[in-house]
Amino acid sequence: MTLFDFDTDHTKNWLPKDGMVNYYGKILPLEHANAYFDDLLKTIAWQQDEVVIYGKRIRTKRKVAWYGDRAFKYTYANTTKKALPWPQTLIALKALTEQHTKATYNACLLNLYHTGNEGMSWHCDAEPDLKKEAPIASLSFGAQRKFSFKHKQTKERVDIFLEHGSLLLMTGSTQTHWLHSLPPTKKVTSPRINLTFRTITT
Ligand SMILES: O=C(O)CCC(=O)C(=O)O
Ligand SMILES: [Fe+2]
Repeated sequence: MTLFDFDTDHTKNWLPKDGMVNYYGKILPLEHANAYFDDLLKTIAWQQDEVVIYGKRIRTKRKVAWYGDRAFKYTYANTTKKALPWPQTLIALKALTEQHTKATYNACLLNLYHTGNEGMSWHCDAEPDLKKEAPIASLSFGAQRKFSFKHKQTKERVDIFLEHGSLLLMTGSTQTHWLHSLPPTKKVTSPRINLTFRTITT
């Protein structure tokens, strides 16, 4: 329970089995969340994402950035990125996330979705560069969007709406057994920024 969202029980596991997803709700007051959104939009080194699908190099409309404790290389969707050093804003948001989740992180992937037309398709965050079963914490700013989980075998579905200034935590065997996605939606016309704090194996 936090000062800002009395209704959100972050100890609840949203998954029925094979992993754990906790939603902390809004962990920041509105004015702080607004200020972080503006700051991230301006100061992050946003770049169009490049993914290789069926051997074709494609530039996504969605923008990304990758930061870390060291110049970690991170490979996903057949492209490799090198982490930039933490700016002040991310140091603050990492500390806040670490306090709430009682875990530590050494890298962060940021995504900027300009409108509801942009999303992320089904995947799990289980690349070899990531420490196996380490927690992944997700901070969201801007437009509220639906975040979906799908069990790899049973295809069971769980949807969570990620609010402005909110925190979500994925732990245990979640990435082994569940996929997640950010479905595109015509209902949203404003931008959203998402930060996923992760642990790269060193
Ligand atoms: O934008 C989101 O909420 C999720 C992003 C995501 O799944 C990822 O970066 O791996
Ligand atoms: Fe992901």
